[in-house]
Order: sequence, then structure tokens, then C-alpha cells
Amino acid sequence: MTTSAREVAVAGDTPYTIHIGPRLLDDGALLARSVRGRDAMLVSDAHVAPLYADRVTAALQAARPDLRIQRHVLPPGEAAKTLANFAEVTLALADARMRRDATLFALGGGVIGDLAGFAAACWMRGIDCVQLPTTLLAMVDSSVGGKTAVDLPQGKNLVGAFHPPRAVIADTAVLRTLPARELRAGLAEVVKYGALGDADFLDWLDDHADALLAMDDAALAEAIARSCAHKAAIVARDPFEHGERALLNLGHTFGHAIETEQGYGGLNHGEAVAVGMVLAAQLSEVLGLAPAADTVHLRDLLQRLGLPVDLPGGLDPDRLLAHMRLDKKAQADGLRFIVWDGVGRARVLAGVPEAAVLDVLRG
Ligand SMILES: O=C(O)C(=O)C[C@@H](O)[C@H](O)[C@H](O)COP(=O)(O)O
Ligand SMILES: [Zn+2]
Repeated sequence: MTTSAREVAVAGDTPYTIHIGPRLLDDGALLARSVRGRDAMLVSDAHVAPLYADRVTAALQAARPDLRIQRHVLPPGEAAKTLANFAEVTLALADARMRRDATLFALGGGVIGDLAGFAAACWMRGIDCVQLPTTLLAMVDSSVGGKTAVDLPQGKNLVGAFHPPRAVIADTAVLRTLPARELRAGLAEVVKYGALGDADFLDWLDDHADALLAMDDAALAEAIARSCAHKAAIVARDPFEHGERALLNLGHTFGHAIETEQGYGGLNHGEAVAVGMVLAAQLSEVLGLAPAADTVHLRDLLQRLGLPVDLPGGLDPDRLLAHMRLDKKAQADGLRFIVWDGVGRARVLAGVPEAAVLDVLRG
């Protein structure tokens, strides 16, 4: 990607900037800008670390020769987003004698960002975290907004904390080496922003689907910046998900249930969200809220982007429903879903009848 750097500001009590542009992982001054003390811990995974960890370390060290930089590398994949690996990172922080003014750099995709961010939230009750997302999904979504977590066998992201990063530095040049499946997973979260609140953006995605799949620099830069701007605006207004932020969960009640039921080894997060958004649109239809044409529109776009749109075979609807009862949005009044009145008009609906959910799951 050769387009120049862009910045998106995230307002709120702890404001920060999302930096988006090529070769930012080599920008030592930018990387060092958020470092307050003399210690840093770089947390990454075994796929990403060999590609970028030395570069980040060299750039940081050049800008801050006095900085003591340590590294901890975890196994790759969603199945590694566990309490055990979270504990391992905290033990590494202890072994490295990291103090409260240390900075944790989370270098990787959503799993590393969430897990390492959670370790930063908990270590000594909170140290600075700089998110260095290396996947499209992490750039447009998980690195922004401060949601950190690990998964349990019983459910996705069930143990976590809100811990906003000090900065997000998204080096778009790394997308060149991103596997096609990972690119498509990120595009699912991009589509989500259009589906939930910006019909014009969804039209833009209709027009630029081929360019995005071909990794056209300008199209990708535009999609990332627009997605980050959407997310930044929402989390600035509702950082702790008391209201509007729940809209960012469009497709996630179904999606998380699928990921959980598949033991975090089936569909990846973006793919599960793609299927989940179609199911949420179908639920909206079943409840008489939205026209079928809008489901078709969403489904067609996701399919053009190479994403799955149907529930994988062999999943038991009753078991999926049981997972949804432990969804973080569920309350005493029952399940809450993000439904829509049509493209770009999502809303939270409480007390959704389980029978309607089962109808949708049974097709
Ligand atoms: O930032 C948010 O808020 C989101 O819901 C964004 C989601 O895309 C992301 O997957 C998030 O981690 C899900 O959060 P959860 O609270 O449903 O676990
Ligand atoms: Zn998501």
C-alpha cells in the first residue's frame, strides 16, 4: 500500500490516535511516542513475530536507545486466546520485572490484541498498551475501542476488561502478506459498519468489492479509514457499551455462538460474523422489522467478498441457542440481538423470543 498516512482521533476520557499508513512499523519516533518509562514488552504470535518483531524492535531501539525491550511470543490462532496464555503473559511481565510505567506492544491480529491488551489491563492494575494490528480485521475493529478479553470453552470473550490503547499504529504495508482468508475476514467487519449505520458506505463497498479483493491500495486505505472513523465515533460516545456501542455487535450473537460451538477451530471470527449478520437480517425479517430485499443485498455483498453466508452444516440449533444465553448482551429480560429495520438502520432489541431465533437457525 503506497497511499500516505492518515490519522483518526478517538475522543473520550483517554483520547488516542489511530495512525494508518504504509511502513509505520519502521517509524521509531511514532512507536516510541507513547512510551513513558524505560521498559517495553512486545507480545506477538509465532506467525507474526518472525515477520515483524525484529523490525519493530530495531525501530524502537533506534528512537529510544535506553529502552529495555523484551519479547513474548504465543502460539497463533483463536484457540490460543485462553486464560492459560493470558497467565503466561502476566508471568512473562513479572519475570521481565516490568513496572507500572512499562509499555506493552501488541503486535498481531485480533487474538494478540485482545489477549495482550487484557494482560496490559491487569498487570499492576493497568499499564500502557500500544496496539500494532497486522490483520485487516484488527486494523478496522479489534485494535480500536479498548475491548480486551480471552475466550472460555463456554463462550467467546467472556473474561476481559475495557482498556483503551495509548495509540493504534496500523502499518498497511503488512496487508500485502496477509492470507486471502484473513483479508476476507476483515472485510466482514468492514461491511458491518455499513450494515449497521451507513447505507452509503455499503453502496461504496458494493462498488469497490472487486478492488478490495484485489488489494487495491486506495480502496483498502479508504475502507480502513472509514471503518475506523465509524468505530471511533461510536466508542467515543459510549466507551463501556451502555447503549449505542452494542450496535458494533451486529452479527456477533450468532457469530460467537458458532465460534464457541466449533471450539474456536472452525470459522474464523470474521467468517462467523458474516454468517451471523445474515442470520441477524433473517431474524429481523422473521420479526417483521425489515424487508427480505435487504437481507438479499447484504448476503450478496458478503458472498461477492468470498465470505460464508450460511450456517455451517452439522451445528445443533439448540446448542447454539444455549451459547447465546451466555451472550454478554443477554439480561434478565432474555436475549438481546442487534436487529435492523433495513440497511444502515440497526438497533438493539431486548426480549427476543427464543422461538424466533430457533426458526432462523433451523432455516
Ligand atoms: O468493539 C466492540 O464493541 C465490538 O463489539 C466489536 C466486535 O467486532 C468485536 O468482535 C468485539 O470483540 C466483540 O465484543 P464482545 O463484547 O461481543 O465480546
Ligand atoms: Zn467482531
